[in-house]
Amino acid sequence: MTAPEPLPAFDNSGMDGYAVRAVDVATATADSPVRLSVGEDIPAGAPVGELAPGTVRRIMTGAAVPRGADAVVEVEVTDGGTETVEIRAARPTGSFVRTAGSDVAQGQEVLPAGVTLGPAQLGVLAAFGVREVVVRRRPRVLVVSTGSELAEDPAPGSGQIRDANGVLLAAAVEEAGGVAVRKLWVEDDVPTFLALLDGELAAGDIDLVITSGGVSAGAYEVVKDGLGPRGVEFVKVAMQPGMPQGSGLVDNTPVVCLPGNPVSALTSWEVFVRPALRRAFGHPRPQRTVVRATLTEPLQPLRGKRQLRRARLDRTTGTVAPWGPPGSGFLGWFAGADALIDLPADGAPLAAGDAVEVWDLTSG
Ligand SMILES: Nc1nc2c(c(=O)[nH]1)N[C@H]1C(S)=C(S)[C@@H](COP(=O)(O)OP(=O)(O)OC[C@H]3O[C@@H](n4cnc5c(N)ncnc54)[C@H](O)[C@@H]3O)O[C@H]1N2
Ligand code: MOO
Repeated sequence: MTAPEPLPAFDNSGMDGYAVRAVDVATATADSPVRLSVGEDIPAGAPVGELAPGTVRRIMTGAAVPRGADAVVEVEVTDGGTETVEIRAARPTGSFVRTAGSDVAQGQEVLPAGVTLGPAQLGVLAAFGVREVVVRRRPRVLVVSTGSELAEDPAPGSGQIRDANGVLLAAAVEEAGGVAVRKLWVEDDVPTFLALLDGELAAGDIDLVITSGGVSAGAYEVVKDGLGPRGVEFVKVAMQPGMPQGSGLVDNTPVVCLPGNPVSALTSWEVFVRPALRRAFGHPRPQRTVVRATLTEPLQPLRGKRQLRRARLDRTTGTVAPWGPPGSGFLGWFAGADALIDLPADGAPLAAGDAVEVWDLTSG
């Protein structure tokens, strides 16, 4: 978007005070003030007027500077008079005048293509009166939690748990810039799962499906058993957490099947889904910011597997502390972490003070 007009559109006052000719107050000091007669007030919103020679006019912040004035003297260095005013300081030409186009010149690029429309960007569009812009639609994501152990909050029965992944993945989608259209739960029953999925896809408003659970090696792997025959590929990735994964197309809609352990689901989201989703809708920064930081304690990289360890990053000291055990069941620990240490497979043992790559999970 290029500026259709200058911003500000007219010269206006940056202070409550008096519109003056700088030359008229050039000798003013506290000991030797200048007294001038005061013309009509200029409140904000008044049309551009004139400044009669040898006079000043009271002017409010944002009000149009009258023709003939070339500076504003703030009220604090005057006696605040309304008939005549004593001006106790000189103000050079241009003082407290926000000139037309001093923020954005007409024709200047304000918002480059691809920018995310946050509060400041939407505000600048409003300031220019631009009411319509071409945007990419936020991707619409269906989140499906699977597992017969999942129970309705608040009272899971014996052997049951609450659905953490549904909330976690829906929140992750929204944080990444997508829309979590619906969040569903389905038991470990293949016909039920497929009927639900096909019904949802028939609605035609889904850009991506994310499932969690049912992808590993158990006797009841609802996602793998249901979608494997439909052409979704299930693999083991040399990564911890997040080893079992699935992805493919179902009825031409991309489907990503994440492992059920909540830490595995969220880590897999970070590594595989979030960057791809953001790249797909043209986000200028699909990846998390990756920084080098020094370890506060020793770490042993895994044999044959890349590992992503939850961690806390100290941005002032540039240090990073592993946060909680490496296992994929420790969601409580993840909730206290703000970074992931990315440890390549088969690395040498790391000592405190060694540098590692860290994904900053607070980066936008
Ligand atoms: N014999 C093997 N067992 C497992 C393997 C393997 O290779 N061989 N892989 C392990 C790894 S690694 C992972 S990760 C998990 C992945 O299992 P699934 O994706 O099939 O997930 P589930 O079995 O359904 O659940 C795993 C775990 O997560 C809990 N869960 C599931 N969904 C939710 C939810 N929505 N909210 C909260 N918690 C959830 C579930 O209760 C299980 O505790 O498999 C290992 N096993
Ligand atoms: O891959 Mo699993 O995620 O380690 O627990």
